[in-house]
Amino acid sequence: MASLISPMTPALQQNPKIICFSAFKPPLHHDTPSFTDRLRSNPGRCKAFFGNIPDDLLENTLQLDQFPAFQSGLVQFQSVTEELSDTQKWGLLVFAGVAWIYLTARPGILIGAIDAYLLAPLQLGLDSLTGRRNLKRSDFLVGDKLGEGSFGVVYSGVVVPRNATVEEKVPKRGTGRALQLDERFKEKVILKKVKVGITGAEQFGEVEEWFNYRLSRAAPETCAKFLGSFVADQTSSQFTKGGKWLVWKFEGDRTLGDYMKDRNFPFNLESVMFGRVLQGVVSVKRSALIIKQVMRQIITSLKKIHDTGIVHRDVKPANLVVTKKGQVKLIDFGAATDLRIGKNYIPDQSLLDPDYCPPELFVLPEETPSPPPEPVAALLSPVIWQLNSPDLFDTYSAGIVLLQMAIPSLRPVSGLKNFNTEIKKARYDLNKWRESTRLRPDLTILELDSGRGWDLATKLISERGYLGRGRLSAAAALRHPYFLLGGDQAAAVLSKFSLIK
Ligand SMILES: Nc1ncnc2c1ncn2[C@@H]1O[C@H](COP(=O)(O)OP(=O)(O)OP(=O)(O)O)[C@@H](O)[C@H]1O
Repeated sequence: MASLISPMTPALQQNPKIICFSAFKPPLHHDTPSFTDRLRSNPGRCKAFFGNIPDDLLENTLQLDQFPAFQSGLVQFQSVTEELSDTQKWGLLVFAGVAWIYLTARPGILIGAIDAYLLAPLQLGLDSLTGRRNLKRSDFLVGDKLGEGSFGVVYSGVVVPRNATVEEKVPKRGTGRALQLDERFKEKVILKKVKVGITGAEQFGEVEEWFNYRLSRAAPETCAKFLGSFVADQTSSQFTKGGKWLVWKFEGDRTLGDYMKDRNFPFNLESVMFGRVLQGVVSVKRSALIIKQVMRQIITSLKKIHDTGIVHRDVKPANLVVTKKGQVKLIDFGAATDLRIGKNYIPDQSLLDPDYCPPELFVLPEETPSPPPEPVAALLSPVIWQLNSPDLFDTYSAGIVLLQMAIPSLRPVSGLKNFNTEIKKARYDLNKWRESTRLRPDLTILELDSGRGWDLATKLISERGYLGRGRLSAAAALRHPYFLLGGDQAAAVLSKFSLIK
């Protein structure tokens, strides 16, 4: 609204409320003097009305009635409301307020509709223009295999520069190392081949692609940059004609899981997170700061994706890539579900890693029916979200990651499995587990600062209580005292300014 007035004075820019106030007082009919006319003809009353405001601000405010379109809209609005009784006006106001709260409550129907009906088509149009949706098999050279899931195989790779010849593009044995050494192939990528002929694989590929596009609009900083997809046009080496491939920017050499396998963890992350070794800090505190910084990033990303209605459902160290700049990014959205529209939500289906999965096993209660058509699902989503808090599924997994980072004996797979057996017996009460465990956990890091880390862990790793609550959401976890002492933040920010390098 403020941009309607040009040029704006500095005083006006600082005081937009006054514009709003006067804008809602237009003349009722064009033949009656406008509110601003009346004020202009009586500056004393005007000042009395608005208080002692600067003259330039007042003059700009009074110029509002020079915008006929704006005025006529307001006139129409006022003439409609004029006919209503005071009670009806109040009713209208309350209805508008409640509707606004409902439409903007998590997971955000309004913003979701804007995303689905405006931003997604816009992205599609822009991507088609820039060629992002027209990727081809020949744009990439496939390197080493990095991993294999039930529905896909992941490879490292590079983008082939436009001037490279066709012969040079043909991949050979041992390509991975050769590609790294080849100066021409600077842009590294990750390619995921969706398995062909496996039941559910195609749908999995479609789901992962959908989530990556969705997140590239809604919360791009939380996940690996998605470059697009292509369908192989012929069968050769790793390619099968008609098979789908998804492509991401290569974000980093190692996942949090890779770092945690190293005996030197968490110090192997110190210079990545903070630019250098934190001098003058004792080693336990250094460990605690590194872990807190990783944890802060995980929880912040979870908060952002939960705000959009997405639950990842597979949060674990192997699905968190650490970038060169010390950012921790979520990958592998194949199991994710968008509960704003019910995308990838199938009742009774749990695609889980049992080591990180919360006791409830399902993101929504099993009796929740299959989602209705998307617009209806979206309208119901705030109720579903309020009643079930599905985001707490991910925060449990984040709690397990915290415990693993802080307690060395829980890092190996066997240690985590033993923990899971014990915590189940302790009915997911960490304090009871602590009294009964045979794992002799070293809790030093969690006990620092009056046990704030331990307290946070007990509030993330717990069973759900009434209405599915009782465990901290990501937003609530970020407000926990553990994160309020921001030594890790200070170190991370300083490293960005290279002051401590
Ligand atoms: N954008 C990326 N940047 C760097 N490495 C990545 C990226 N995406 C994936 N990786 C690497 O590839 C591995 C497998 O990726 P991802 O987890 O997405 O595949 P997956 O087929 O689901 O495998 P799994 O079932 O074993 O998790 C990751 O553990 C990671 O090492």
